[in-house]
Amino acid sequence: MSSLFGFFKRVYTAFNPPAAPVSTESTPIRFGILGAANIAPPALIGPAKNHSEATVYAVAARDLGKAQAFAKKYGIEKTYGGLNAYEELLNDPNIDAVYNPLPNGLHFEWTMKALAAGKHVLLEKPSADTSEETKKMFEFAREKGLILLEAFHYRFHPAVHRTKQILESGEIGAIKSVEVSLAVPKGIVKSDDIRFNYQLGGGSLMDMGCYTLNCARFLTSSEPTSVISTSTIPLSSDPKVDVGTTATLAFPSDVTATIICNLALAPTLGFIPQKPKVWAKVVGENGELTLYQFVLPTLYHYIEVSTRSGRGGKGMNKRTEKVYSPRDIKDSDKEWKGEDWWTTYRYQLEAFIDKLKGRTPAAWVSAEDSIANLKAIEMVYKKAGLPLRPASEFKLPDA
Ligand SMILES: NC(=O)C1=CN([C@@H]2O[C@H](COP(=O)(O)OP(=O)(O)OC[C@H]3O[C@@H](n4cnc5c(N)ncnc54)[C@H](OP(=O)(O)O)[C@@H]3O)[C@@H](O)[C@H]2O)C=CC1
Ligand SMILES: O=C1OC[C@@H](O)[C@H](O)[C@H]1O
Repeated sequence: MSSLFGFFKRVYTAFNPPAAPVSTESTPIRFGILGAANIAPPALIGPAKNHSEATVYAVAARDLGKAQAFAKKYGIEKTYGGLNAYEELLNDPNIDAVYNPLPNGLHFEWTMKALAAGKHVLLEKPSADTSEETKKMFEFAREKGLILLEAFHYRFHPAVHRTKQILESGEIGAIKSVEVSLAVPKGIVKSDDIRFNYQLGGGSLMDMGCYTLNCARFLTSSEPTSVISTSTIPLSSDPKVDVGTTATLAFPSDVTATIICNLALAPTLGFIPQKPKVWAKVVGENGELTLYQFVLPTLYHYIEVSTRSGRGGKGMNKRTEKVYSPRDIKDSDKEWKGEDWWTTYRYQLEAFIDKLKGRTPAAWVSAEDSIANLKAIEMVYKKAGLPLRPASEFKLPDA
């Protein structure tokens, strides 16, 4: 009963975080949002309300009415609307950092423009349509002395860190294989969604697959050397778009990783909706680990560890851990801030602000990591015989 109450309290508070008083000691970072995107409220607006050094100051949308309605709903002071709205937001001197939740195919252009305007950027995943664009963005950010972060929010949650800590402890032995799945039933992603639009950088590998590859690379601490096999489900109206992709990749030391992503799992027997499939499983020489629900661990997750025991290793020891706050991590060498109701996005914002303020964040996703993830996506698309998502035609005026 108490754990059921704990669940409801945690989930309720995650979606309704207490407002933090604005800091009087450290000037808050003022964000501007490019596009009234669906992901902006959970990924930035809610978390910022709970961060004393973050304020969402402005939103720009292609339609002024949409920008105004969004601003009113979320208590945002400044709106920009119309054809030049995004440019106008970038030229606003009151803005320190830009959140870019535009469709993938527009990430490169608007991140480059934001950096050119001297803004730090919190950039939605995947960074861009290609690894080359990703490299250019991070090089430009470095040149300008600005912070650019690909929003792989799950990487900031303590459950993910505990998972990595267990793997690094050697408890399950050397990693032999990994399976990472992120798949949702048909009907959740609507047919006109940006995820099904090739020109905008759509496809399941870009959308959910980018997490699965990121997670496989993170857990193995290595990069894929080749793609062994792929199988894709094409979108009937545009076969360049993968509704689902499964791929097995080779990693150094004979490690393999299978990734499964799907934007529309077909109903069983044609009418029974499938459950979402969200997990990371690791098989080691001495046991196995499953991190169930690695993308939104605040709602619910568990880490199940099974290790061989007894004579000849025939028995199995099994235990389960739940790590909702950094305090649940035993022997942590870091000082982490966080509460059990902090979402992955709240942890991510903490890290982003820490970085902007010159503090050391508890976790980070490096430029090299983001570039390597796009390279892995490209390797899978190439092996599957699908074209890479179209590179942007945008060039900085003096580039
Ligand atoms: N971190 C996470 O958990 C998640 C990340 N994402 C990522 O965030 C990004 C946005 O996803 P999501 O919020 O679901 O998408 P939405 O479709 O809700 O938002 C995309 C925004 O892009 C703007 N836009 C500009 N040009 C176009 C165009 N040609 N066609 C369509 N939209 C356009 C629209 O802004 P305007 O208001 O100006 O019309 C729209 O609000 C993607 O990169 C996605 O991968 C998505 C969901 C979860
Ligand atoms: O980033 C994301 O996270 C969760 C998924 O359901 C969604 O499609 C994706 O864009």
